[in-house]
Amino acid sequence: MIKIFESAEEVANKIAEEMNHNLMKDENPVFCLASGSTPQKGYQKFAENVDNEKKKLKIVSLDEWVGIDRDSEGSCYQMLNNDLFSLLQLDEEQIHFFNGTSQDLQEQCRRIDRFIEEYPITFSLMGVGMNGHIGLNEPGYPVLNHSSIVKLSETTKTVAQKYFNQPTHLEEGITLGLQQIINSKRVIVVITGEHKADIVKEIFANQEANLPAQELLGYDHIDFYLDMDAAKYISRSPNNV
Ligand SMILES: O=C(O)[C@H](O)[C@@H](O)[C@H](O)[C@H](O)COP(=O)(O)O
Repeated sequence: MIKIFESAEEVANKIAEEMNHNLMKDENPVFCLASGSTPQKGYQKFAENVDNEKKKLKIVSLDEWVGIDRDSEGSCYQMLNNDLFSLLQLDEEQIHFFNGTSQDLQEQCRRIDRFIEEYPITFSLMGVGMNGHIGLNEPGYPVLNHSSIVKLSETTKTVAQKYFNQPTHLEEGITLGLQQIINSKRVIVVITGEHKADIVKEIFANQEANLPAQELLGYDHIDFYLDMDAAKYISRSPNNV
C-alpha cells in the first residue's frame, strides 16, 4: 500500500506508531532501521513514549560507510545512536552493527547474516536515497541475497556529505541485501520532502527505471508512507494511490 500523509510531521507520528506496535506485538522484536534525515523525528517520537518493552528489542544494522569509524560524526551507527539508541538507553548487547573499519569486511557481512538467520528481522524501516537506493543497495546491482560490500554511486557520495561536518571521502558501503530486507516480517518505506519528488515519480510512474526501491513494490507486508511534498507529482491530495 502507498499512503500519502498531509505532512512530514504526520509521517513521523506514523513511524512512531508502527515502531511501537511492532515492539509490543512480537515476543522477540528485531528491528532494522535506516539512519539519515527522513526517520529522525519519528524515532524521537517513538523514544519519548516507549516503556520497559524496549528491553526485549534487538537492533540489526542496515548499513555502514566503509572506512568510517562507528563513533565518528556521520556514521550510520552514530546517527542512529543520536536519534534513537541513546534516547532509549539500549544496552550494547542489544545492538548488532556492521563495523565499517574492520580489516575483514567479508567477516562483518557473514557475522550479520548469521545473526539474521538466528534472529529474523521482524520490522524494517527504510528510507529512499535520491537515486532510489534502499540501505546502500545502489541502482545497477542485482537484488542481493546477503550482506555485501558495494561501490557507492556518485549521487550517494555527494548527497551523503550532508551527514558529515567536513568533506569526507566515501567509496564503498556495507549493506544488508535487498532480499534480506524484503524477507522482514514487516517493512515500511518512508519518503518525505520536495527534494524527493522527482525520484518518487520515477519509482511509481516509470516501470523501466529499475530502481532498488521498486523491488519493494507489490508486497502485502510492505507499505510506502509519503508526505504531500514528496508525492507532489503523483497525487494532489492525501490518500492511498
Ligand atoms: O542512511 C541509511 O541508513 C540508508 O542507507 C539510506 O538508504 C537512507 O535511508 C537514504 O539515503 C535516505 O536518506 P535521507 O533520509 O537522509 O534522505
